[in-house]
Amino acid sequence: MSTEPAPGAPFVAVDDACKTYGDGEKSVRALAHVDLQVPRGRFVSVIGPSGCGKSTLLRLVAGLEEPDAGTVRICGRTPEAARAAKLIGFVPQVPALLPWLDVLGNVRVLEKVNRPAGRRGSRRGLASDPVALLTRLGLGDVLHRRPGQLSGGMQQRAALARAFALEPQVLLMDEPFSALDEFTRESAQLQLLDVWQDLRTTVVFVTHSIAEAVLLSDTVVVMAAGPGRVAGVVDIDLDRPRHHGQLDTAAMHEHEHRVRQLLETAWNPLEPSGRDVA
Ligand SMILES: Nc1ncnc2c1ncn2[C@@H]1O[C@H](COP(=O)(O)OP(=O)(O)OP(=O)(O)O)[C@@H](O)[C@H]1O
Repeated sequence: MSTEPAPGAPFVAVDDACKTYGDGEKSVRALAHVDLQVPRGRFVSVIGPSGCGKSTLLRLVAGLEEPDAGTVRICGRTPEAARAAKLIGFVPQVPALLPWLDVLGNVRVLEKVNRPAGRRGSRRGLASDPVALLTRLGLGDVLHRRPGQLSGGMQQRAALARAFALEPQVLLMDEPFSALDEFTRESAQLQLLDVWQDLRTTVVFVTHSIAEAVLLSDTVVVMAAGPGRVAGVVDIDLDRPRHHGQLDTAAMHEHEHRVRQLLETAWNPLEPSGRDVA
């Protein structure tokens, strides 16, 4: 069966999704009428205050939870069907590498087990070459080290390599760089951009960092809490490929400013926030 959605259809389509945890007075409206559309090959970040439902949204897209109302489609399929067809990749906050395998083994072992039979042998360039992929992510010198011998930043980049090597149609990342120091984080972002520029995987990336969201993304979706909803969307029309030189430019700061303004509105419960506009 084809893994392609109808021509022009988004690879990720969340329509009017609602999710409430618990009942009665203690219930939490984690998501209220959230829409999110991610076209093929786009890099979309989701940012918002703690508790606004970013991870819940990612879990719905990953098929790890179901919405109470509304629909989620990945490449035109239910998340469950998309998961079964191995169309979805996930990079969590804490990298889950196999401790008894070296870095290269961690990329290769899951590639053997997890790649859907129909897509074996059909890989494109960088994704078909784990050594090249790991080298582009700055891990060329540590291919044979085990995870316990790596820094946190190296472990997270190995997890990224593994996720890209599986060539998912949609790659979900839940704050993958949040535990890294500023300098390590910046270089990991640039390496991620370098690999993404080649592979153009459709990405949904959750972050707390405005600068990170702007640097990486084509679109930044800003969420508000209480209930979790989309407060606004900012398109990032900075040139690609993105590079280090853009970090301190007026255009970059202008986009950051627009995201920050929306976030300030999202944090202020007295400000009205329109219905979801993703
Ligand atoms: N399994 C659960 N049971 C009950 N409440 C939950 C559950 N998961 C999330 N929540 C609540 O739903 C709301 C949204 O949580 P979620 O983790 O999606 O937010 P978030 O934006 O990712 O937060 P953070 O930035 O702090 O990670 C929060 O109020 C949270 O406490």
